[in-house]
Amino acid sequence: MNDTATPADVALQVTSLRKDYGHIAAVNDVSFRLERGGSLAIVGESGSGKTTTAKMIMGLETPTAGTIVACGRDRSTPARGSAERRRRGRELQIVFQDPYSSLDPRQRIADMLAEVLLIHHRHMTAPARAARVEELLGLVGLTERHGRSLPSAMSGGQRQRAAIARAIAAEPEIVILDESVAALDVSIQAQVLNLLADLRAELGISYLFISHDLAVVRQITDTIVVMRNGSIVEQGRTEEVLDAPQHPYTRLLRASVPRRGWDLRALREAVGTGG
Ligand SMILES: Nc1ncnc2c1ncn2[C@@H]1O[C@H](COP(=O)(O)OP(=O)(O)OP(=O)(O)O)[C@@H](O)[C@H]1O
Repeated sequence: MNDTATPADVALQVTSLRKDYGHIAAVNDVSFRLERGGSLAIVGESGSGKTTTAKMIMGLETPTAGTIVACGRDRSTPARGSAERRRRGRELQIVFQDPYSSLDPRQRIADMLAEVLLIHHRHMTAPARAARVEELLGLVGLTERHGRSLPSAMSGGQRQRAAIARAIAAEPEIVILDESVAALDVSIQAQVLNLLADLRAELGISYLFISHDLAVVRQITDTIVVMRNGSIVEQGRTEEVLDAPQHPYTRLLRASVPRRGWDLRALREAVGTGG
C-alpha cells in the first residue's frame, strides 16, 4: 500500500472502526484505505464482519467507535437532512448480491434510472435525462428494450447490470459491491466483472469489493483486507497476499473451496489451525 498518499488520492479512509452488538464485537479496530480509482477487497468467512463494515460505511449502522472519511468528508455519524443524504449518495453507492430484491418489481428499468437522475441531478432537463438514461443503459451493455422492461422480464445478469447502472447514475466516487457477482453463473459473472473493470477505467470509480471468492477478488482488486472474527488479520496488495499469505488464516481461506458463507470449521480441524 502507498503510505505517501495525499488526502486527494484517498477515496475512503476507515480508522479504528468498531461495532458492538451487545457483548459481541462484530467489527473490532478495523483500519484500511481505498485509493481514488482503486479497488479493494474485503474477504473473510461468514460472520467475519464484512457486511457490518460495509453497512457502517453506507451509514446504515452507526459505529461504536472509529472514523469513516469518504471523499474527504466524515461520515461516521448519520446524515443530517436530505441535502446531506443526497450528497452522500453522490459520493458512495452500493450494489447488493441479489438485484431482484433491490429492484422495484413494478418499475421499468428506464424509469428507475430517470428517478435516480431526478434525485441527484435535479436541474437536468427532461430530454437530457432521457439521453442520459439511454447512455447509462449502453454503458452497462443493455438496450432500449431492456429499459422498457420490468425486472421480472430480465435475466439475473441483466438485472445486475441494471443495478450497476442505477449505482453509477448518481456518478458516485465509490461503489461498494457486496457479493455482487456471487449469484451469477460463471460466464455471466465474467461478463459483469469485465464490465466493472471497464467502468472503473472509464469513469475512475473506486470499488470496495466484498467477496468470498478469491478468484474473483484476484481479478478485480488491487488491494485486499482479510478479516476474521471482526478483526483484520492481514492486508496488502492482492497478488502478494494471495500468492504468499503471511497469516495461517489467509492460507486456510486460499486452500478452501470458494462458496457462499464459508464454514471453515471442518477444514480447520483437518489442517489443525484451531478455532
Ligand atoms: N444486527 C445484528 N445484531 C446482532 N448481531 C449481528 C447483527 N449483524 C451482524 N451481527 C453479528 O456480527 C458478526 C459479523 O456479521 P457480518 O454480517 O458483518 O459478517 P459477514 O462477514 O458479512 O458474513 P456473511 O459473509 O455471512 O455476510 C456476526 O457474528 C453476526 O452474527
